[in-house]
Amino acid sequence: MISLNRSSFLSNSGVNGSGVNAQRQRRQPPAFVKVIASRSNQDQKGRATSERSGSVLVDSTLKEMKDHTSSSPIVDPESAVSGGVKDVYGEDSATEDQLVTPWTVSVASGYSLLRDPHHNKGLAFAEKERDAHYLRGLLPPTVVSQDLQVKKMMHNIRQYQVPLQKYMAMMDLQEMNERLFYKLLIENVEELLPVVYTPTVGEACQKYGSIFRRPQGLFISLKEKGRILEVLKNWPERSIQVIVVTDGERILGLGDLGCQGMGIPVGKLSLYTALGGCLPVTIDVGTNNEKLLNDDFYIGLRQRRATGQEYAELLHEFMSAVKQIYGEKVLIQFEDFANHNAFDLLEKYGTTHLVFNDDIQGTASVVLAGLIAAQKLVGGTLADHKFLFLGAGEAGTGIAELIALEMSKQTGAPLEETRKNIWLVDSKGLIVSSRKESLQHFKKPWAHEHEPIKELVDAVKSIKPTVLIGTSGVGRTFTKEVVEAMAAINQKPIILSLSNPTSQSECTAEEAYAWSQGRAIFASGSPFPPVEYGGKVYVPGQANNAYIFPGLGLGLIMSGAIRVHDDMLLAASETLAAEVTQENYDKGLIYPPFANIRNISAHIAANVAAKAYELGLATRLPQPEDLVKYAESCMYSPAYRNYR
Ligand SMILES: O=C([O-])CC(=O)C(=O)O
Ligand SMILES: [Mg+2]
Repeated sequence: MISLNRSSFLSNSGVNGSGVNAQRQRRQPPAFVKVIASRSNQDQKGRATSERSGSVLVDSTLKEMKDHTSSSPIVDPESAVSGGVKDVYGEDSATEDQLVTPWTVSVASGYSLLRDPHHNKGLAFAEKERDAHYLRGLLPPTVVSQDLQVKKMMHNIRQYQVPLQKYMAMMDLQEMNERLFYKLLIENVEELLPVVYTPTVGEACQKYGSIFRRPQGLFISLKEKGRILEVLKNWPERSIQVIVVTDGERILGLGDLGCQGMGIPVGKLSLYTALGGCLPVTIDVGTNNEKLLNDDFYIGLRQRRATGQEYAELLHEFMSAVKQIYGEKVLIQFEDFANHNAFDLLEKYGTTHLVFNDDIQGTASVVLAGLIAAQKLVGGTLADHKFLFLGAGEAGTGIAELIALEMSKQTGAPLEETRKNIWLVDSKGLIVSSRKESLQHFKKPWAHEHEPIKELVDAVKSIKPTVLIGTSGVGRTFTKEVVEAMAAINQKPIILSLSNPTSQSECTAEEAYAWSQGRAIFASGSPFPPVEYGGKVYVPGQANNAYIFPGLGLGLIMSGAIRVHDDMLLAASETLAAEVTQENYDKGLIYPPFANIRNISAHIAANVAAKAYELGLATRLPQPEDLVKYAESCMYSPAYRNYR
């Protein structure tokens, strides 16, 4: 996971923690002094407003606050990094008019400082900080290091037997002490990824209504139609660089979870630890999930999904409001929309916004990376392979297209030709040309000449693929017969079982190894533990878009890219594949360990940014000389800052 200076405008400004401001707060109850927000003292345009009801702001307060921030006594070891980030994101995309908006900065000290997740350090507040910030008596006498806090939290989390309890403990920590949360995650990513991400996040979404405590993102429902701009302004951060948005209709392979899909944008953004200003959004247009509609604890609109024009209008209002408020360089990552909307939204907004669909493009990029890497294990090139997919939705057709593009790039053959090596099976069987008329548009390029085949196992026997990819969202569909058929055709069958969470995986790692007599090259979307088979230990890889989107996002943002291009996805794939070491290959792995994700992401970001420059899509000029170093310099350190 990477971290592009996650600190809010408040952290950058150094407003909080200034003893002077703390005194202001004392003199001037109520506890929060409100000032018009700016991202940091560096780009503060500081226009005062008292428009927002309840604001105690007066212009003179703002002026004094600004004076304090610019001469803040805080030693902020991140200020250099902030400066670097500001270079990237520096220009304020909003107009002057939009700056006269009701964002506020809450200046916390004492009790409220301990409840401010951006600045709270808990027992790690030093003696001098306790004096300067009115914390005396509010904390027990012990002062501990952040490292000890990490050790304690990991110890506590390991005590929980139930994954959902671990998830809740992590969410509580995020709300209590953001820096500690990210430090924990960065330092223990392999252990904690399954907690904050798939598979546990799937269960969290299913039970989100019951475990909901405090909002972690913005809920935009049909009730907000006509007022989305206003709603966006309710989010406390002014400077947003990445939005992950879902409408909850296809949460992992778990189906329609409506408003409770919020766990997904929250989980995705926790891996985006690089980007300051991350906004999780759930668009609530209702749900067709009867169970949720009848669940007392359901937190969303109790109606069936709006579709057609009503849906399109709400989404359009959202997309327009986002651009209006955050400018055209905010990255919008679509996540877990159902097929029909996912493709339409990407097509509709791909030419006007910086948008990217993680399920179509991110998954494609990560799978292509694994396939490129796999060539080292099986020999040959991509063009030597035949691919068969189970599942012809976002992930299936997205991966298929990127493989075809890469083959076309490698061999010079036209795309129409390279597509012919790729076959897809959907719920009706093999996609063949005789079905063309009735096919959805995204399936049509894959309708090749062949007699109809209903069953996957028969398709395997007839097509004789070297690579079998599961993107069906339906668990246990790679049966023993299917895997055995793959193993009968191939010395080293490549089997990717990508559906999430674990319950929806097309087969388990154990099944893949056992049914192929240990010959399969296997990776899955959700993690599986190592498997012992025939006296040998097999370590399955995790082909999850989590390898790609944080680096891709960083590359786009740091270059000021205005559009996402397929060549950027190819660059991300090639970069990820190049990160697989001989040691990894020796274990049969086609992905590098997730523990290296920050380093991997810096390289992906650099190559994506390089592509953006090459394609003329980058607006951050001049291009930094060393893009890897630049990407690293943009990354956030979760270490505490000094508030003296
Ligand atoms: O969230 C994940 O683990 C991967 C993904 O995008 C999905 O399954 O929809
Ligand atoms: Mg997804």
